[in-house]
Amino acid sequence: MKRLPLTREQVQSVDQRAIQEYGMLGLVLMENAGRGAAEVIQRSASSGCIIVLCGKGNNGGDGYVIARHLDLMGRDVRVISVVPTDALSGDAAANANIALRADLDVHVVENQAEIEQLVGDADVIVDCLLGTGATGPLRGLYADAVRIANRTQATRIAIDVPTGIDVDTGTADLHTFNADLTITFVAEKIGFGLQQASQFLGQIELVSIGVPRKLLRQHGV
Ligand SMILES: NC(=O)C1=CN([C@@H]2O[C@H](COP(=O)(O)OP(=O)(O)OC[C@H]3O[C@@H](n4cnc5c(N)ncnc54)[C@H](OP(=O)(O)O)[C@@H]3O)[C@@H](O)[C@H]2O)[C@@H](O)CC1
Ligand SMILES: [K+]
Repeated sequence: MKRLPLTREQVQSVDQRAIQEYGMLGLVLMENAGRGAAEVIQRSASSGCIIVLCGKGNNGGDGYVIARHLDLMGRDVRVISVVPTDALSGDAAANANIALRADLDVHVVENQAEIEQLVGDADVIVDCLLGTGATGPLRGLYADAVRIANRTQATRIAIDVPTGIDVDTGTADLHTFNADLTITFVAEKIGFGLQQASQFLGQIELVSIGVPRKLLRQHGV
């Protein structure tokens, strides 16, 4: 069944209603999202060194879950955070802390030279920089990380939305993550079908975060 695409407001409403009306925990939704994405990554890019680029919000939080599951699958995984991990909050902070306590290979970068060095000759780059909470042009190290990732020969995988794409209008930032594969949660975003977005998405894979079918139906999904 083809699911209808959602706006930013609709997708945020699905998450919020799952938490507030159905009593699902945000951490569980993030675990479902990250684990589902890790399984798709393992299937689509089954060998080589994986870099996970993480930002400040819940998209970054997904990145720490993805890294933990890929590590459990025996993959060589390195996380690069473009913000200090103590700037994270809520579920994203919880998953960053799990990764740190578990001695996953997490690096906080302060400049573009550090990103270049750590990305090195990665085989796979996973974009967990920004998701549905992104607004305006990419700032600071977010833009640098995207620019550096796009210059590599690695397979590029975007989580939920390629960083730089506006999920509602489909417009692409000057620096937009150029994905070979976009793993998106709940449903495609309305901007995916519009304007410049399509050239940055690559193949699209949908991953369920476990919210009940009744709630999805209420949003036309
Ligand atoms: N329970 C749920 O909801 C679930 C959500 N899930 C996941 O969460 C994602 C949405 O998470 P989110 O809302 O935290 O937004 P997200 O894009 O990660 O970060 C926004 C932050 O980044 C910053 N920032 C914004 N624009 C910027 C720019 N141009 N350039 C630089 N920085 C910028 C800004 O911080 P500021 O710098 O303003 O302090 C802002 O606070 C969603 O896509 C999905 O992947 C799944 O886990 C399933 C459960
Ligand atoms: K992303």
